[in-house]
Amino acid sequence: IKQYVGLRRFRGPRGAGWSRLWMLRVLTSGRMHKYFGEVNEEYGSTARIAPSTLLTKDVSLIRRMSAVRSPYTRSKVYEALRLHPERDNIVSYRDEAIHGQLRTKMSPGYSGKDNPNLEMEIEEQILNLIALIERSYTSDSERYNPVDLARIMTFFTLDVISGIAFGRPFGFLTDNSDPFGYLQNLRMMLPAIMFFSVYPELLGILRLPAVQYFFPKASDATGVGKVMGWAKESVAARFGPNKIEQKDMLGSFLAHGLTQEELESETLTQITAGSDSTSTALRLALMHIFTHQGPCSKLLEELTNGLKDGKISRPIIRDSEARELPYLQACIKESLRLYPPVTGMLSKNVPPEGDTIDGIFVPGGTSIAWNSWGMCHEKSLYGDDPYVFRPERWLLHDKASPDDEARLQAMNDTVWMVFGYGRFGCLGRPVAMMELNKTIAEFVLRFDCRAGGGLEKMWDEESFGFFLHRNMWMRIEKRDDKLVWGKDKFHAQVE
Ligand code: HEM
Repeated sequence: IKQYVGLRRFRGPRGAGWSRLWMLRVLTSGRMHKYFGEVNEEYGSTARIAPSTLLTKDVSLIRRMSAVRSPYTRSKVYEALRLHPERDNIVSYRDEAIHGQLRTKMSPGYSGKDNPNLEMEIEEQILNLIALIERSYTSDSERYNPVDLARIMTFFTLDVISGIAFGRPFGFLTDNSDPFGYLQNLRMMLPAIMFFSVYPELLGILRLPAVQYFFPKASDATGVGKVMGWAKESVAARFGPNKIEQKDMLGSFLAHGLTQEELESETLTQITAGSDSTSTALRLALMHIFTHQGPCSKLLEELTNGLKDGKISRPIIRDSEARELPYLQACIKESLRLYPPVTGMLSKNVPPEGDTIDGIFVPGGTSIAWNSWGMCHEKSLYGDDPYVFRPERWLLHDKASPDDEARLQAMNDTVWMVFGYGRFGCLGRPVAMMELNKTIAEFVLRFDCRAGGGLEKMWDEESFGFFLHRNMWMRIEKRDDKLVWGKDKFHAQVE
């Protein structure tokens, strides 16, 4: 009753003020992003979704909670993100001091400052992706040979992230298979994480020896256990008398004082934090670009002009060059906005003294969850068509007024919040943006693609904090080599 009364002035779905069952149903439904969107649409930008949990799409509140000196703290739901059976990681620590120290130690490795080969490692995997498509998945007037974009983009991001995290990629792209059973494992793990986000007090059960027996282990032949084994081996190679010394991400973490155990846990976290999120962003960006003829032609024109003017390197565009292409950047932002890859909840706790939100006092300890879907489809910011893929909304027209400029600035500030904000913001953003910039540009330059599935739906989708997509069929034709290489192919290769 005390909990109910504390937040009674916030509106929300029926029953949500008395029990967590509404939240459980939504988080395990596979459609949490849609339900979250509807709740804040119907009950206001901050609404109640459980006895002591609010859900918000209010950008200023989200900023306030995650700001560097904010008194808000991570809620118990973060504990459900602990992947390693024995150790916490940067995503799951709730102690602000430990979390802050880890961030300081790990930032140089993530930013690429200590890792001069980061861009080259991503390029290597882009070339592997192109080779896989050319080898196995091109169609022409006589041959229909579609590819599940969701599957190969996950292979791609897993190879990129394992390459940069461990110094040795898993090799999913070269094998064109998932020998780890990773995708199937993820499908099982994500709903479980959602369950424990609703009932975090049950997490203690997972520490019981009888339950730990069923947990992934480094000796497993498949799934997350196999990734743990891969992490353990790769980290062990950096210690002992014959240790490998390398200037890469692991090398950077080691140089900044992470212990062997911390490295094992952090590299495992990197795989889950960095693969599905970026894969979602990539597959949806490509699907939206190729299924919208106007934007696709404009982007191709920008890229081919760039090639003609010598502003795009071969065989793969540089990240710095891609960042200078306004239409490419507009397509990426529009796609991140339309489908923010992380769908919540990442709740933060109100400080003990309480806070006032929308003029209502909120007691200390209340959890406030993040509604990224609502935040990115806010009509008052993005206009009346927030569910339409329209990259033009990111470009100022010739007669733009100061108001238009201010709105564009607010849109820009908001869209980057899909990566979180402030002291909880994503450390992998530079890596993710490099993958997006380079891969989308090369894909559009090299391939002519269309949606390749049936007419009824373009893909199957579920969301449990991250998105799971399947059957995202795409028909791919190779473009003329001259277009891909700019000037003369031979000349460009020699250069
Ligand atoms: C488009 C791709 C990505 C998106 C949308 C994304 C989004 C996010 C979000 C929303 C958070 C949590 C914010 C919070 O707790 O409030 C986060 C944290 C994090 N992400 Fe990403 N991420 C992406 C790619 C990556 C990549 C590629 C990596 C690794 C190379 C990565 C590593 C991390 C890490 C380590 C954290 C934890 C930071 C901390 O706790 O201080 N992410 N990300």
